Amino acid sequence: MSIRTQDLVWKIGKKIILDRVSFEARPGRMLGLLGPNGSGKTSLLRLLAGLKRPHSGEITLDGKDIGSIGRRTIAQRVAFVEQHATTNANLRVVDVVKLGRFPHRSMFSGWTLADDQAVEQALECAGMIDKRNAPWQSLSGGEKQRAHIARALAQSPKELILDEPTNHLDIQHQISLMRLVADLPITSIIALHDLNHAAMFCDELIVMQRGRIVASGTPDKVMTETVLRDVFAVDARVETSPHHARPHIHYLP
Ligand SMILES: Nc1ncnc2c1ncn2[C@@H]1O[C@H](COP(=O)(O)OP(=O)(O)OP(=O)(O)O)[C@@H](O)[C@H]1O
Repeated sequence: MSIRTQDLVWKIGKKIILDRVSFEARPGRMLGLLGPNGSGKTSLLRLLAGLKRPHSGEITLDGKDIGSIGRRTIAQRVAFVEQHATTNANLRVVDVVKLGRFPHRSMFSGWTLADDQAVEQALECAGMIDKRNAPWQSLSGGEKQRAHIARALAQSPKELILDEPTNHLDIQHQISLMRLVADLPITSIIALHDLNHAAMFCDELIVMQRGRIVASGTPDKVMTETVLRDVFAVDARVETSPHHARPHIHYLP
């Protein structure tokens, strides 16, 4: 067990945004969070990262209620890349990535070799070594996105939470990011709009609609023509790809 939720309810005013959401993200697995606009993906991820408290229900990390775990401890193990992550100007890429080490440092500990190694490895993984000294403002949208991911990796998290991390990336970087996350030995939860990428790389999928989980399981169980029609309102045919043996969606014109 890594992250688990039970009957999670979250509201804004009287409006129910998340309605009795229960699921389990298993250790080392990549869980894709799918759903149309406004279905509650970002809200759920923010709760999982400890940024919001549920109105009722429970979120546990390795069996422990997240509400009883200190913020610093959560930051040491859960890394979150938000959809519209922003960063202050006047920093170099490497400085932004170094911020990922912050939860692991105490007032008395200096910068260590282990910190340096984590930063270098994160830059390498995110394909940002060449840009390590570039000023933040000189980066393209996709490069900023990759630098945020490097910062999250530098955090050496046990759980990595990503909200639509591929949305600014060109196709090569979309695929390499999905492959990178799939190959990480840690638990990841990733909100995505590209259903084919989700089916291709994720171990398990959750589909949300109006704040509820309406389907969950392995991609071959979840990615059905019925789900595509009823939840995403598209006509499509789904076949098992002869190239990668995962479901592949053909959208119909
Ligand atoms: N600050 C807010 N005030 C009022 N309603 C909000 C607020 N934030 C989110 N909502 C509502 O909560 C619901 C879920 O939004 P959320 O951003 O979690 O969805 P999402 O699935 O991530 O959407 P998208 O795919 O568009 O990013 C939506 O109906 C949205 O309008």
